[in-house]
Amino acid sequence: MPLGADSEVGRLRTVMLHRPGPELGRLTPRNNDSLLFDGIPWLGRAQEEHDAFAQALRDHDVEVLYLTDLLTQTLAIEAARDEIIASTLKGLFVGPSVQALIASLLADADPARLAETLMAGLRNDEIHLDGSVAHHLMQPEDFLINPLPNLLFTRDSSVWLRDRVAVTSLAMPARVRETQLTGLIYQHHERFAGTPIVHGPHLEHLEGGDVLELSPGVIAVGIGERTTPAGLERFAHQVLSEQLAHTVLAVPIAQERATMHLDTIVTMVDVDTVVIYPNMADTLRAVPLAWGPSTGSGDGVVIGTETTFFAAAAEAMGIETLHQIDTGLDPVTAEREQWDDGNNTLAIDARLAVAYERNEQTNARLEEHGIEVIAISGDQLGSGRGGPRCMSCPVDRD
Ligand SMILES: NC(=[NH2+])NCCC[C@H](N)C(=O)O
Repeated sequence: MPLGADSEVGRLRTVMLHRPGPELGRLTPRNNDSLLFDGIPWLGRAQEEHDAFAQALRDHDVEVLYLTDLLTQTLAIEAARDEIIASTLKGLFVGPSVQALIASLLADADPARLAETLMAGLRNDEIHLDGSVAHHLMQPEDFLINPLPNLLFTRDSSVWLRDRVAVTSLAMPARVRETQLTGLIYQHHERFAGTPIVHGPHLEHLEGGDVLELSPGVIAVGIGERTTPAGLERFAHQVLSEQLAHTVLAVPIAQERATMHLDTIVTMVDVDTVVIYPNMADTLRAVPLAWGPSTGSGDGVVIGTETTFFAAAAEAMGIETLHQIDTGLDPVTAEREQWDDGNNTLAIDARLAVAYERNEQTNARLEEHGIEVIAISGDQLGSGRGGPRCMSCPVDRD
């Protein structure tokens, strides 16, 4: 059976997660902002919370694939090793002596060790190199290879679209290397053999957190801090021309940290229902894009009439109304719970969603509307500003 997904709420069969590891231990009060964390997570507790998240999924018959396992297995393949070592070295600006040492460290590492170094990075005090100017003058804690603490958010670095996978192009410098790893896995790991890859890290910015598969054939894409208009254009052209979707909805969102991705504002909990941040629900707009005769020669992306997000979504999905459940009851609770990823739910099936337990008001409203909530603890995980949806890449859904 081929893998793939074309909705947010089809029964989830297989998901890729990343259990947080030593890369989280690299965060300090001086680097956490640039590494996109709002605090310094307690690694052991974050792992416990993550294990409970994974177990909740397994308890519902979801197969959990770990990125670390997939990467380690991939790195046993000679061609994959050579490729990732070359691309990693290309992105390093550490001077020739350190560069040469790192090249040999990576070449000598076994797959598990290499995977760890690629994910957790390498600090200057972890190498020994006599006579190297750069090594001598750099601070002990300076990174020679940057750590990737945001690997935790597997949603952003790849997106399955039917039986294909889009390897994305991440906007923030701290995350750029993540797609070298996901791209490598999809290209070489036997589990994904033959899966066509769309988009790519070398193209305009597009992040998975901005991509919502509202229903088979309808994809909403947030444009804001991460996904750019150019990234959306490239993506829309690809998915529409290849008939992976009949409508792409371009949804502008504020370019702020609180709303970095569309899935921080809205996620789906049923085939016709979303949980959404009420402070923005009324103002959210959408521009429908479809494939058809274009102004140039032949067919191309045709820009439809901008309208509200809800009207555009219902029309494209062929339903009367896209129902709305609000985050919180009053604007302040809504703002607090939106910040803590109350909107960022992961549907295992229609009306069955994983959510952070701390968002009590939102979860109560979900339950009132007949959505079964699997509440997980995310006190440490949440310090990276991401919830269950961000922390999961559905690989296979019915
Ligand atoms: N799909 C998401 N909302 N992902 C959240 C990613 C959070 C991560 N710290 C970042 O800033 O990139």
